[in-house]
Amino acid sequence: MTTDLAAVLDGARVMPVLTVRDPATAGPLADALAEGGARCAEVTFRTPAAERALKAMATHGGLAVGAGTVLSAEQAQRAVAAGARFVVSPGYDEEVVAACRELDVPVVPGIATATELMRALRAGLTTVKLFPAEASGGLRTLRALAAPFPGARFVPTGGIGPGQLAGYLADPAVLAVGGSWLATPAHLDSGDYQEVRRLTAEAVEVGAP
Ligand SMILES: O=C(O)C(=O)C[C@H](O)[C@H](O)COP(=O)(O)O
Repeated sequence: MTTDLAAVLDGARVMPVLTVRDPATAGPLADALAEGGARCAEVTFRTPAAERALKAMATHGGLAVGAGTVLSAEQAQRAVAAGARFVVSPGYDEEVVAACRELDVPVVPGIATATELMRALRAGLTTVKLFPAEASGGLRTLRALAAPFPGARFVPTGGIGPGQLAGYLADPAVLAVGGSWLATPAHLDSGDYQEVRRLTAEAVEVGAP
């Protein structure tokens, strides 16, 4: 397995961040995302259904599925056992990073300051998540943080919607953009997969080369 997120994403630039409450929605959700052109997805460990949803989505041929909101080594182990191909955390946690290294799976810790970024770089990581991106100052903050660290790549996430997407994707330091707006719990509750497909296709188009 590679420890490089860029290799797993393989050019995908839009990362749907999912909170799945009912595992029965995982199949149609994966279909809708893939039909909309998504090639990756992050299933957050925020619900009891997360592990089962991840397992179901990981078997979907078209999507590289990772785990989000991973807060401990134990969760990282469970996520990888369920098929996660990468692990995302809201913050920088040494235990999570060490566990992922042991598991040989890419880990993307959240950072919001230069100090946290330096900690991640010192640990040998090159890709981090700017989180919460918009509340931390958005693109201006991302550019300011990226300037002294030309090797760092960012996956800004948090508060981003269709209106901010193009700006982030145009920045050379941005590997991909994450967000929940593509498939919200409300979409899943109402079974509105058509809207998930539409929002995904619209976002993927913005990130197309
Ligand atoms: O906890 C994690 O590991 C996460 O990935 C957090 C998510 O990135 C954000 O909660 C998504 O933010 P919104 O798009 O504003 O809903």
